[in-house]
Amino acid sequence: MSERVDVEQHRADVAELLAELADRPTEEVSIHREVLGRVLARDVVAPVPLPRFRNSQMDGFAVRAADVASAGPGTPVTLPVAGDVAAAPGEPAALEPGTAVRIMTGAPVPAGADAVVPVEDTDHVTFNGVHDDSVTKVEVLRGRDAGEFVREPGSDVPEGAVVLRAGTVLAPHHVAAAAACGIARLTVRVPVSVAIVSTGSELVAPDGEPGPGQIWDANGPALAAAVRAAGGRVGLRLTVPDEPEIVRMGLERAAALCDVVLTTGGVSQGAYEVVKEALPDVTFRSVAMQPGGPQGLGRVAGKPVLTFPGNPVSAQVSFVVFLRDILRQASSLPPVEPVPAVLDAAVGSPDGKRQLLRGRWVADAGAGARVAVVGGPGSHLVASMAAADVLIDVPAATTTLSDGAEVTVWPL
Ligand SMILES: Nc1nc2c(c(=O)[nH]1)N[C@H]1C(S)=C(S)[C@@H](COP(=O)(O)OP(=O)(O)OC[C@H]3O[C@@H](n4cnc5c(N)ncnc54)[C@H](O)[C@@H]3O)O[C@H]1N2
Ligand code: MOO
Repeated sequence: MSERVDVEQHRADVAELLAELADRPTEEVSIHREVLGRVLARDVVAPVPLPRFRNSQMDGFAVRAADVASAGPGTPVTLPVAGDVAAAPGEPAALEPGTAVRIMTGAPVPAGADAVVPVEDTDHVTFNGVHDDSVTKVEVLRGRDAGEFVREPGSDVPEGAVVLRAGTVLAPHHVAAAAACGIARLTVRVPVSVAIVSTGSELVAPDGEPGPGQIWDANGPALAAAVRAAGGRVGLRLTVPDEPEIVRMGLERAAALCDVVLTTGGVSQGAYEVVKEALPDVTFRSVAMQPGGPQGLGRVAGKPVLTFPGNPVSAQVSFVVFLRDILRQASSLPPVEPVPAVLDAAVGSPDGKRQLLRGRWVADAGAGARVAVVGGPGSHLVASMAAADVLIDVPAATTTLSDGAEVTVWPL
């Protein structure tokens, strides 16, 4: 290793290398296509008030509240029925004082009417799906105040108000609001395209059959999932053997296709450290942390490259500590903030290395809650990591932490 740095130094250097990701371009996507999970780049402003026009909240009779004010048990008010308004195109005639019109939910409320009496509160009880133009009168059994069951224009959102904020991760209910406003296209961030290159002659795809000495590639799928969860896009995924020329070719292809290149493996002190060989211009260093000690950063064919260690826990922890928030920020997603927690049992830690132990919430998750260590510190313990909710951050100079000690944890 050419140099030894602390975690904050490496984080700062990675942030500087990836500063070019800060200003992501935007694109327009149709709400009829895949918008779920995309991040809105601009506020969406209501081009019209919602509801667009005064309409009825109930099936019933549109009236003037003053005309039915005296209606009550034993004192019904009888009104002639002047017509029928459905939720259909068109504008109804104005209501004459002293009359009612049958009205359906969502239908425009005639001018002159200021309340809707639900059909249940009349002698009709229900319209029962019957379209009956011959209704000529109604007995109103209960008075209504002006405004009751009338949905006013703009009562959901006024014209010009923000309906969806920039940074919203689009979900079905956001699509509903955009569609209801007549907005069919949304401006979203173009996700950062990340190439993930797993190195190692021992690797077989998870749906392949490993021979003697072979293992399934955990890092490729894990980092791809991590990239997507942080708002990025996986532009290329490669698994390359420990042959420097092939690694180099793979990295150049990755750089040509993607904004950022990530590699795993081939960066420690072994006889086949192919990433180091393939990237002579990259800075390889030892970061004083465990897992995730061996790291590299630099450029390949003009694109930023980060080289993570091959141990699967190390690769995932490296992503969380060095890349997750940068990708999230590039997608307008908020950072995942570390939170304070209380240790559930004493732990020891080697001097001089910041430890990121796998931890699990003991009771309720969140600031100040108790957290327990899951599994050991070994960087190959993928199943223990799968059982974890957080990384417990043990400072480099700390060698023991007692039961009840206050720690900082990074949510996974
Ligand atoms: N003599 C030394 N040996 C090691 C040191 C050291 O300082 N001196 N550092 C150790 C640390 S810490 C780590 S972390 C690893 C990093 O090794 P590499 O990044 O070079 O990774 P590999 O040797 O290629 O693989 C390590 C380990 O992980 C497995 N692996 C690799 N890729 C994958 C993958 N895609 N999916 C699942 N598992 C993977 C690989 O088979 C090895 O078991 O070096 C230590 N050694
Ligand atoms: O630093 Mo390594 O990443 O301990 O396994």
